[in-house]
Amino acid sequence: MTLEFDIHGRVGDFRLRASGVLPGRGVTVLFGPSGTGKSSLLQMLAGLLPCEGHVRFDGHSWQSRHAALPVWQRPLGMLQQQPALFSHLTVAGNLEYVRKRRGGRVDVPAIVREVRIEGLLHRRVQGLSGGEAQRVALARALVGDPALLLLDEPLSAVDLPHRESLLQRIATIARRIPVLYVTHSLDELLYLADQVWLMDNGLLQDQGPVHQALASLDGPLATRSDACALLNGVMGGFDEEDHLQAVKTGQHVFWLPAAQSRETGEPVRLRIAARDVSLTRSVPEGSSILNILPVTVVAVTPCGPGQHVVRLQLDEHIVLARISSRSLRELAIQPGQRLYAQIKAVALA
Ligand SMILES: Nc1ncnc2c1ncn2[C@@H]1O[C@H](COP(=O)(O)OP(=O)(O)OP(=O)(O)O)[C@@H](O)[C@H]1O
Repeated sequence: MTLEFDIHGRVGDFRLRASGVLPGRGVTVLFGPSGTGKSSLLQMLAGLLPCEGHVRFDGHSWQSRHAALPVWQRPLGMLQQQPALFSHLTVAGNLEYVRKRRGGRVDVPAIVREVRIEGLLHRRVQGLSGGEAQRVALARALVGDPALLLLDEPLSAVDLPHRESLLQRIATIARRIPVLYVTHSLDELLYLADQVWLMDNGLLQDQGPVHQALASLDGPLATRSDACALLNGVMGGFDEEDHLQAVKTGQHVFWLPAAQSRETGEPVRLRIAARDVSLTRSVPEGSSILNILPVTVVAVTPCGPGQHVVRLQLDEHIVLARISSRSLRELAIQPGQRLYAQIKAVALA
């Protein structure tokens, strides 16, 4: 169920041009600076803003040179930055309205549980907080039984305690429904993204797997001060005495501080911030860092005054190190060189 498009259009004086193929599964994060056209692209794909070109979903034309399918006939669920709920109805009334309109095929109680809004069902929409309204809007989108979800900063008003559980929920939903997800937050991208689409100045530019987007020295993500690499791994054993959790990635084991044990074999994303990686020529003695691994330098690029980012190969994985230009000079770092990386890592769900 892929979405394929090649469109261009205007919003006031702003021009937008984008083409791409949204994978049929998982989360594609649309990322880019404010005002670059991310919301406009979502609205054009949904049919809420006029544009030219073609949009096809699952082999059906949503838009061509000759015709455009009305929004309500497109099998999609959309969350806009300001959730548009019916203010004269309760939360339950909002869900029921969409269920009836879409033929009533979905299991509404299961969706209510999935998005955890059981306690809100009898509340009036006007009294909801911004974060509650966004959760209700997500539930309402799911009640429409969508084949595609377009989510425009769905967590912008959600507080920290609810954020992680909602991210988990969206990741679960994305296993059955493809999600195009707009955010400014690198944390959300790291947690959710399978693919990343980078938008700048009205143009949809690079599109690729998240690991590649994060580690590309030509792209905007690897040179940020909070640049990270992601490694896929599985949970290993838990050391109860020191509260350390092993995570296996390929042939390496990382040790991470952990308050409690996680189930062995559970898949996990390991997040390694470039600023938490330091480099040495030989295995350091007496280091407090638990993870010291052999790496090979792939490439180096400047990333701000007195700073460089080094792209490193760790077996089949890529890791980034952000180091001072002085260290770069003193270690005489160059492509092909073998070094040791001291790494602090953080596990994500
Ligand atoms: N109704 C409108 N009339 C005129 N210009 C508009 C209108 N809506 C949006 N724009 C302009 O279009 C450009 C793209 O806006 P859009 O909201 O799509 O960007 P965005 O990347 O989603 O931004 P943000 O991340 O801040 O939400 C901006 O320059 C914006 O000012």
